[in-house]
Parts: sequence; structure tokens; C-alpha cells
Amino acid sequence: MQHSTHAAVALRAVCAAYGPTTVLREVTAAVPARRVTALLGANGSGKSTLLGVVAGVHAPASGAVERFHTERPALVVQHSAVPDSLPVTVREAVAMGRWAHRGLWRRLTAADRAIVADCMERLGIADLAARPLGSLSGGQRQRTLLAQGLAQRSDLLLLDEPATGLDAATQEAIPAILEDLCADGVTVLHATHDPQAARRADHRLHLREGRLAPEAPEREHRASADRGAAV
Ligand SMILES: Nc1ncnc2c1ncn2[C@@H]1O[C@H](COP(=O)(O)OP(=O)(O)OP(=O)(O)O)[C@@H](O)[C@H]1O
Repeated sequence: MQHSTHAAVALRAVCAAYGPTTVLREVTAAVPARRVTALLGANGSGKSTLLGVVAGVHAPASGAVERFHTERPALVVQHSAVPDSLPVTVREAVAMGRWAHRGLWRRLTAADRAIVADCMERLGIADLAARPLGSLSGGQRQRTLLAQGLAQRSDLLLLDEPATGLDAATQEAIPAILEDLCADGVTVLHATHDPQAARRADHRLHLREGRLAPEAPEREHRASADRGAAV
């Protein structure tokens, strides 16, 4: 499949703040459509905030966000908003990804159920479908959250450190899953400290103390990603 090279989202001199504290400073960047972009940077450099801005859940203090994607972005955050005590199964949790399309109280269609099954399959959790969410390990839960994000079938998928807590085999599987999504027309932006995932991405954005840093040479960025720091 031929990739287009236009931007799915363009940030123009975006500043973002929490109250009086500015955390993103004059960020101008493009997220290429139908590509995997890795968002890198040290703890606290502003990655989650930038994802929130791109998702439209954190309004910039100044600057502009230009959008060329067509659907509501799917944002998968590090910690689930779903409490352990909520009596939902893995299948039901993944099906929540369809609510934006179907509405909370409408029955899922056969097509929705097929999407849910496909997403569980991709993340290797089909055998856990009937398990209560509260009984899962951290990694199984993280896979469920990723499957829920995929189930939204948005053309813009935003992931905040999707490999956190996953075993090595699943971590290694993530880049291929993201590349498959791109081939299906999805734009992926994911914050990561994983050097392999950073290397495999088509494009990288580095944040350093809230500012976009120039793309580092491969060797330097690998060393930086290895120690989980910005370059
Ligand atoms: N809700 C909040 N209220 C106030 N400050 C916040 C809030 N969320 C984040 N911050 C601050 O904003 C800065 C950027 O945080 P952000 O979570 O975007 O960084 P990050 O690069 O995603 O970090 P990490 O790698 O640790 O996830 C940090 O200094 C953080 O303390």
C-alpha cells in the first residue's frame, strides 16, 4: 500500500499549561498521516500533555492545532479510568471502545462484535475474554486497554507508553501491530521509552523540557531511549 506523506495533525507554536505552569513551549510539529510516530523524551518532558493536546482533551494555552484526520482520536492512557471493582469482563471492556459509535445503551451489531473479537485476537487476549477485568495481571490489563483503543477504529490512535508492564514477547509484538494499523490507514502517535519501538517508528518527535528537540542521529537517540531520556 502506498503511504501518503501529508500530516494528520499539525501543531503550530503550541503552548500548554497546568494553571500557571507552562509545560509545552512553542511546539511546532507535524504528525504524518498513516505513519507511526514515536514521541520521546525524559519523564516530565511533556509527552502525555502533548498527546492530550493532539487528542483534543487538553486545550492549548496558545498556538493552533490543525487537523486533517476525519474521526475522533482514540487515546489510550497509561492508567485505566475503569476501576477494578467494576464487574466487567475483558470482552465488555474492549467493547467499550465501540460506545462512541454505538452509544452506551444500544446493542452492539455483529460488525461491532467482529471488531471486538479481532482486537482481542491482535493483542493475544481472546482466551481471557470472559475473565473479569479486576482479576487480570497488570500486563493483561494493559493489553485489554490497547485492544479497547484499537476497537475505536479511529484514524488517529494516540498511545501513552503502550508497552509499559508488558512481557518481552508482547513488547516486541507492539511495533508490528502498529505497522499493520498504518497499512490499514491509521495514523499512530505513541509515547515510548522503548528503544526498539523508537527505532522501528517511521518518524520521531523528541521533547526536551517541553520544547521540540531536533531529531538526533540514530546512535545518539538509541542511547537516549535506552536510558529513557530525551536527546
Ligand atoms: N495534572 C497536572 N497538574 C499539574 N502539573 C502536571 C499535571 N500533569 C502533568 N503535570 C506536569 O507537567 C509536566 C509534563 O508532564 P507529562 O505527564 O506531560 O510528561 P511526560 O513526558 O508524559 O512524563 P512521563 O514520561 O513521566 O510520563 C511535568 O512537570 C508534570 O509534573
